[in-house]
Amino acid sequence: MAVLDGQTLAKKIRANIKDEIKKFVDMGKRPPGLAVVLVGEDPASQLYVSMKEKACKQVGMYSKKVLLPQDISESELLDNIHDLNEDPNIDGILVQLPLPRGLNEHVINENIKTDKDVDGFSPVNFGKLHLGISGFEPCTPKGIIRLLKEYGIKIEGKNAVVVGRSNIVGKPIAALLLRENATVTICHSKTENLKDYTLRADILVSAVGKAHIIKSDMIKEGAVVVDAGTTKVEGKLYGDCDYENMLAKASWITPVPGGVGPMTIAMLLENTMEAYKKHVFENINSK
Ligand SMILES: NC(=O)C1=CN([C@@H]2O[C@H](COP(=O)(O)OP(=O)(O)OC[C@H]3O[C@@H](n4cnc5c(N)ncnc54)[C@H](OP(=O)(O)O)[C@@H]3O)[C@@H](O)[C@H]2O)C=CC1
Ligand SMILES: Nc1nc(=O)c2c([nH]1)NC[C@@H]1CN(c3ccc(C(=O)N[C@@H](CCC(=O)O)C(=O)O)cc3)C=[N+]21
Repeated sequence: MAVLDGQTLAKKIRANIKDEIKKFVDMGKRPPGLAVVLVGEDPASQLYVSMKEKACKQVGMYSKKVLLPQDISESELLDNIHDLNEDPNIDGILVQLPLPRGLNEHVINENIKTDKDVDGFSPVNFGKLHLGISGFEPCTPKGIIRLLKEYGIKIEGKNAVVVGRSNIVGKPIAALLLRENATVTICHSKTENLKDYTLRADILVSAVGKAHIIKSDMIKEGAVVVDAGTTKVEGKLYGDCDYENMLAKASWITPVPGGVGPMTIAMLLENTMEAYKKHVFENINSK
């Protein structure tokens, strides 16, 4: 077995972005800007948002945190999004999910300008992903593919099994694995006999959010295991996969923490850089 070290790769990517930003700022350009919108006071979301803010600062990006009350109306939230759409110092907008009950994330994502949608959740970018047209790719799936490629893991022709079908991870990672010519199966809570599927996986991607739901007897000898799940139980962070007991069986495996999570944040910075370059050098500002 060997570890897919997302922490180290993410550090390398962040260092490159930092150098690039310094070059642009030395040329007299403004720094790239990311706005992170947090509605309500969910502690897990607060932690993620502060991690994103810290990552921005560390590479020299401008980061704008927009904190809004739990009981905000949809139209007030949309007013905030529209202001950010028009803000010339903002290249990327991320609305932290999940949103409080009563707010429809689809309506919100629809209103983020396509060229600032660094999460890749707006209908245009999500559609482009499935059509095979270049656009912003969701950060977690993009990070997973980058990590597999960094370690020279072949995707083409492999049986890839994705557990979870959310719009954040499951669906878009399935689309990206398909684009890389894997044979893709998507499992979810209504899948019967999950183990029958996971046992066939050459590449297993799990994004469920239930601690150690995937046990070592559910994977094939030599499988590549990518664990996107993060669940906190009494302050300790668990992945979906029983990492310790899988180590001997998997050929490659991502740890939690230190695997997929840091790659997500690195890809968020990378997507923001991409947006910035379009805004500053190509003057592209779509609706
Ligand atoms: N590391 C990172 O960067 C990121 C980590 N995450 C983590 O990934 C996990 C999943 O997040 P997210 O995709 O947003 O979560 P969701 O809750 O939106 O989706 C969970 C998925 O798991 C499926 N599921 C639930 N129970 C089972 C089961 N017993 N067997 C098989 N499938 C099941 C659900 O099926 P159904 O559709 O039928 O309900 C659903 O599709 C969380 O732990 C989250 O914290 C998320 C984003 C980024
Ligand atoms: N609009 C939106 N975009 C997101 O990308 C998004 C979101 N909403 N909502 C929630 C999920 C979750 N998510 C994580 C990002 C980083 C880590 C991460 O870096 N985790 C560390 C551990 C952190 C800890 O100690 O808790 C690690 O795995 O090493 C985890 C989870 C992004 N998400």
